[in-house]
Amino acid sequence: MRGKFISFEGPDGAGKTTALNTIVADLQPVLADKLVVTREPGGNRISEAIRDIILDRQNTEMDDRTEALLYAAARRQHIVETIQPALAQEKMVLCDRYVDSSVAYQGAGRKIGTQEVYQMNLFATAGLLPDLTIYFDIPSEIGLQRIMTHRTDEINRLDVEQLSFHKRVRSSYLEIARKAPQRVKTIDATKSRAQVVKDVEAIIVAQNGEFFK
Ligand SMILES: Nc1ncnc2c1ncn2[C@@H]1O[C@H](COP(=O)(O)OP(=O)(O)OP(=O)(O)O)[C@@H](O)[C@H]1O
Ligand SMILES: Cc1cn([C@H]2C[C@H](O)[C@@H](COP(=O)(O)O)O2)c(=O)[nH]c1=O
Repeated sequence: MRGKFISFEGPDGAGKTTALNTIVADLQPVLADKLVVTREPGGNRISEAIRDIILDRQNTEMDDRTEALLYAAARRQHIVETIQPALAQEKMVLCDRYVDSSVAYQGAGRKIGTQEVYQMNLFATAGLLPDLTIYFDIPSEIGLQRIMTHRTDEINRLDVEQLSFHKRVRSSYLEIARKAPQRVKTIDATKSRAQVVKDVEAIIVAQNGEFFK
């Protein structure tokens, strides 16, 4: 048996990281070293270095396909160093963003094409998809408002894209969720922080009974 791979997805400011922090605090006492928490782009030295390049607001000259390739390169290293070893040890991996982010942001947001970006990522992932994806759905205006109001110190190169970019990202996520209802579970991320955590934990526990015996 392999472990469980769970990704958290959503537009900027949807509240994934906030919810994930509480969920980890809740699950850690139960799962202990069976729980692995990580993020994309990042999760290891090489991928974090790529993250710094991609998200640096000074890198305004970066080509859209270069950006897509860098995300995929960071992903490959993350899979090899973190995700695959954890799954082989039958752990539960909670990952803040994965390949759906590339399809939504580079495929739809940058208009490279969702199929092209997905196909390009097949090389990076060798077909590894999450067992479960929690999609945090939120209107783009609300997500961006949250970021601008609370997180001015961490605003990155993608956060500052136009509203139309973020709307394409959200539409693409909704399309992904519509096409893969078995894998992708949508939660209403406009609810309170406590309710969002409750909704996400209910899905994780319902689908992973073997971890909570
Ligand atoms: N349910 C919520 N209601 C209101 N504000 C929230 C909620 N969840 C998170 N926030 C606030 O919104 C901001 C963005 O949250 P967070 O960083 O968790 O989003 P995110 O989905 O991880 O965004 P990004 O992908 O851009 O990093 C934070 O300031 C956070 O405190
Ligand atoms: C994995 C991945 C991410 N992005 C974007 C989405 C966000 O704007 C940033 C990451 O920042 P976060 O605070 O960690 O959410 O990168 C992307 O465009 N494509 C991807 O594949």
